[in-house]
Amino acid sequence: MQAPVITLQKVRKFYGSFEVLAIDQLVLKGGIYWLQGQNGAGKTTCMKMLAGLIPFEGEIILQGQVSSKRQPVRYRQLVNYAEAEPVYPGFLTGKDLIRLYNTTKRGDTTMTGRMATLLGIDAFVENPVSSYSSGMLKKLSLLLAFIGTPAVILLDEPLITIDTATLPVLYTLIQECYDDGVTFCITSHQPIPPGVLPVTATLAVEHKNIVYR
Ligand SMILES: Nc1ncnc2c1ncn2[C@@H]1O[C@H](COP(=O)(O)OP(=O)(O)OP(=O)(O)O)[C@@H](O)[C@H]1O
Repeated sequence: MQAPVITLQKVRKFYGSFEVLAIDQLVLKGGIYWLQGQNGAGKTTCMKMLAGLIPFEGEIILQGQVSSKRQPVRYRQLVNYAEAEPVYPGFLTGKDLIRLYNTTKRGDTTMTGRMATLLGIDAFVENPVSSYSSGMLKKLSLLLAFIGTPAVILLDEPLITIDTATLPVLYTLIQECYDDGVTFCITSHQPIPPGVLPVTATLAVEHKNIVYR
């Protein structure tokens, strides 16, 4: 039987006294998961917890053994995350950020160069990100999420703001990484694009829980 890639155990997330998520157990084997839910349901909160960026009660385990609480550094090395609305220090160029991620995530510069060309980032990679449009910033953040050898890539609303010509490129990058064994969690208000990705399951964030659909 395939080992679980992501396991949530007794996870609860509060903002102050407001409980956003209460997930007794969620076990995800390798795959591509489409995470849906109403505005304010808790999708981004869930992504940030999975990325190891915000505190929460309970435990998240990767590959059956790497604990978000007990091995936080190893855990974060295994997860890449692209925010829905990425923000970077404005004085840095795209090239600076790609170099930084390649160093910290042990990325392959040939591969990132190829992705930059495919995504059309080459044209503005030397410019400071303060000059980027929202779509340019989104493309850069998506590229950064593919750097290194993560076990899990979290993409929060990857389909918004990028132009339609870039969507097939994104789907190809996801497919290639999935073929290499990477698990994806993708939040989107859009329906699953028909026929382009082998989506394993749709997950719904509802009533503070995450359930298979
Ligand atoms: N930093 C925060 N402090 C307090 N409350 C927060 C914070 N971030 C999110 N929330 C609240 O947590 C709930 C879940 O927010 P979250 O952003 O995770 O929802 P979402 O499902 O991603 O929504 P959307 O589809 O609108 O992006 C909302 O009620 C929101 O107001």
